[in-house]
Amino acid sequence: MPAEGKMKEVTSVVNAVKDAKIQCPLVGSWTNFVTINLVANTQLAVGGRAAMCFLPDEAKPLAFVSKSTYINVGTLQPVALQALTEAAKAAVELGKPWVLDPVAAGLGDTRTQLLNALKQYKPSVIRGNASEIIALANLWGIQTEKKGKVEGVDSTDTVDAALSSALELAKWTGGAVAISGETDIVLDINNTYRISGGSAMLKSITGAGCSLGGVIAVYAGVADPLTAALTGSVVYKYASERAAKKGMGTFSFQTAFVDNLSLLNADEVEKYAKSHINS
Ligand SMILES: Nc1ncnc2c1ncn2[C@@H]1O[C@H](COP(=O)(O)OP(=O)(O)O)[C@@H](O)[C@H]1O
Ligand SMILES: Cc1ncsc1CCOP(=O)(O)O
Ligand SMILES: [Mg+2]
Repeated sequence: MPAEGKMKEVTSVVNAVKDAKIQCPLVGSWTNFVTINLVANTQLAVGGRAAMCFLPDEAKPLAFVSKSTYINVGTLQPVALQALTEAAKAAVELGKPWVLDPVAAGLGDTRTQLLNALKQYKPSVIRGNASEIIALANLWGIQTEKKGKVEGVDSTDTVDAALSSALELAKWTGGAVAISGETDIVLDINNTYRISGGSAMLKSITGAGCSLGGVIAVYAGVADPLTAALTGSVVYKYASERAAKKGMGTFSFQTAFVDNLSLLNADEVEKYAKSHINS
């Protein structure tokens, strides 16, 4: 896509980056206890406000005060089936966007039962690694070809192998789907974008994917689902690339990465988006 052909998308991304900092949307998050702190801190870094909950009775009131909801199924506790289902239901009933990260989709009966219960609520954005996107499409029965293998929380598939699954998921939800990897793919039923760049050091910290979902939920509080997913992808590539330095250790990288997310400069994001969003 020539530079002028993607100006609309670049402008939408830059506006979302600015609007999150101006509007500071509250995002209610239901996420795992491995990466919960990184999720909250990255949400704050890009301008959002974070609130993490666990209990079923908090689902409705949290959705009510939030601009969007983030649901991540990483570490499920006994109350998760009820709590996360009610959180998705509340978001939909209130007409607010919600983002799903189907971590380790396919692992165990509880996770499968929960993800199946969430299907009817059609997430505004689904964000997962390639194997999770494939596994979710299989689990939801919207893709007949059985393929893909999630190893714990890790992907064993290429982003391109998940493209058709992502498209089927987008047809079901009517929303956006983001497949993360060396090059991300962000799509809805009408548009497909590839976002290049970033740093492979994101693979060396836990929660890069989880926090990307949480940040997409911040942008979903100020922009449409496709723009939100695209903006999350671009700022993760941009901030991780700036953070990584030869020879640096993984925890210093995590700190530098969150710092760079908090210091996003709209002009620089614009320049980066122009050269890293491809169709
Ligand atoms: N090899 C890579 N090079 C650059 N960025 C990467 C690479 N692998 C993953 N990423 C980035 O890391 C973040 C998390 O993606 P991923 O590792 O696929 O998710 P998960 O942690 O859920 O498995 C995304 O922003 C993605 O673009
Ligand atoms: C290690 C781990 N185990 C259960 S959830 C989780 C975090 C996964 O985070 P991410 O998918 O962002 O790497
Ligand atoms: Mg993940």
